[in-house]
Amino acid sequence: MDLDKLKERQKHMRNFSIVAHIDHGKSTIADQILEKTNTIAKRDMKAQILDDMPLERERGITIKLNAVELEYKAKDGETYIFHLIDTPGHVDFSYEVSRSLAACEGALLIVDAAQGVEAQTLANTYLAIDNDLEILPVINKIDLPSAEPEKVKTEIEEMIGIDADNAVLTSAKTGVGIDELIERIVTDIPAPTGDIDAPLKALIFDSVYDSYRGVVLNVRLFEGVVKPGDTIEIMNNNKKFEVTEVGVMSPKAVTREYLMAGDVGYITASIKSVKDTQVGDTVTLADNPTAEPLEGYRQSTPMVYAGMYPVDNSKYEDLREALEKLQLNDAALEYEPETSQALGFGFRCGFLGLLHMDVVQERLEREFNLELIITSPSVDYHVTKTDGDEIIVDNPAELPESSEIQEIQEPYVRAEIMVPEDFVGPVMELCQRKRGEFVTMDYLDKYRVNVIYKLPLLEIIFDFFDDLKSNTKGYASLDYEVDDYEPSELVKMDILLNGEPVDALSFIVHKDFAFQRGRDIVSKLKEVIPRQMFEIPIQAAIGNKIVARATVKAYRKDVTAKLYGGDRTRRDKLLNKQKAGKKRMKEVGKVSIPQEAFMSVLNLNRGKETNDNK
Ligand SMILES: Nc1nc2c(ncn2[C@@H]2O[C@H](COP(=O)(O)OP(=O)(O)OP(=O)(O)O)[C@@H](O)[C@H]2O)c(=O)[nH]1
Repeated sequence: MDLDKLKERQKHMRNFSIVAHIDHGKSTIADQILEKTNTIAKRDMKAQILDDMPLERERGITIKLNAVELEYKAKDGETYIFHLIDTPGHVDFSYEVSRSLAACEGALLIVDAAQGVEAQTLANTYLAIDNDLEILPVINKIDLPSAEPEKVKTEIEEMIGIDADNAVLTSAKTGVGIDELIERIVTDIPAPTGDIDAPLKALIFDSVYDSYRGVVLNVRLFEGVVKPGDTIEIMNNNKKFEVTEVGVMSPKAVTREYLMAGDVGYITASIKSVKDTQVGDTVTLADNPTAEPLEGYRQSTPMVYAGMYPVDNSKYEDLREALEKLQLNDAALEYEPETSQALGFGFRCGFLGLLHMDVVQERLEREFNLELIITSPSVDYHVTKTDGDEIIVDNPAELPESSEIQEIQEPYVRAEIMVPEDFVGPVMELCQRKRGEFVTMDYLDKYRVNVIYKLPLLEIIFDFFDDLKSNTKGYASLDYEVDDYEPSELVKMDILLNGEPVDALSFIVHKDFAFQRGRDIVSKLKEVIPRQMFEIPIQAAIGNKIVARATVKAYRKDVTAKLYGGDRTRRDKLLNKQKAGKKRMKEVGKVSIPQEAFMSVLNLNRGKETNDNK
């Protein structure tokens, strides 16, 4: 290989990512950049690629379009190679965002000209700053009548602390400013500089499982070169694989003879599971390794746990197979077998957060055609027993008797809530109510405040986000990360149906909230458990003490009886709702319990119902 030529090529590379708050125009801007350079729109890509594809084999790497290579002929007459790297958008995945950003030299910071800077903008921008990226501020949607670009510039300067004088003003809708934006990528974002001659040092910033090729690694090379036939080594686990293919997405997979320092592309090497090659790992060459791995590798660890059970017990093996397959593709998903007296055989699964849990559930149901009951999510507790044993409990049913517990510690998060000044009061009240400890509060500008609280993760995974939205007319935004574990006065609440405890309905709650929550859950269960031929007493108990009770009366009422008149749609809706509810019933003893019942701890407005109401 001609080193000078490679060096020349490297000088013409620009690796960047786009950070933005949801809806500020990230996808539309990316579309525009793709159109102007590659003359292909991202939204057309999927269709086009799938059309071109004789086999499903390419699916894995085309559906997740994480890094695209583009060529752009700039005003200086030179041709530049852009790598546009996509970042996942949700707070559950902030480590992945950080790794994607680490693959770049620069980031476009898109801010809506009418909305201004919001919490997620800040969180991701800080990640970009942490990764030493050059940040190019872009104020988008300047076509809107309510656009106030000058005000937004000031906000960017005051809230983020970067110079926004030269911010690019765009309208991704009309195309205004996009040409300038692309030129500014060339002039403002630095080229990568890694040593091409050094041993291979590459960052895995994403990986996707593909049933034909095995794991496809999305990598950014910092030093060296990699080509098919090389034996690569994953530095954090010393596993070795022979490279079968390297290439870039442009936007289809295009194979290359090699990838070099500065490149962003993919490697395949017959790797069987994404667990072997987690995001953040460093790849090097087995026979000529780099001295040190790249910094900051972190195993992705679940924060939220729940039981997953097949509605039909005979589907247990199917569920195991599905989880196995899903895990090949999802390094953060953990599972192990568990049994419940009420639900039979299932799995305890660990997730990054509730969104991740929803994604996994949806994939299991859609892609593997399973019907599942999911028990209410729990966090993991560090329990010290009176005999000195320390155990980790992520299933409320497994919490030891209170007489055996010396101390329970629960995870706390540091939550940043950004709100307009008028809502600071309600936000603080809410946090206080959720056992929050006030940390600090900063005025970001004249009207916006960043309120920081330390809150138990347990309270956040319940209804916090919904409450926050409704207490602030939707204005607040939330970002959080786990901080540490602290001792807490927690108790286990058992739920008895028909006098029998149902282990899958147990939950852990702070003692100050126990009575209220016991009452809430009992009345919620009374609503969701259908009437049957006999009365069903529902009780909430802490140890031997019953704290709340209710009774589901006998008989099944005709749900449509109370609907007068001929409103068909309403009647059909109700019947469908009842049908859908029926699908997810689990017989426990003599009682049929619907899926909703297991989620009632998640309080009363989360989940499918809220989606329906949208
Ligand atoms: N008026 C106007 N609307 C825009 C502009 N750019 C994007 N939009 C619209 O804003 C909405 C959100 O744009 P997206 O590009 O999907 O935003 P995003 O940040 O990618 O959003 P997520 O994918 O949800 O994170 C869409 O309805 C766009 O059509 C713009 O410059 N002007």
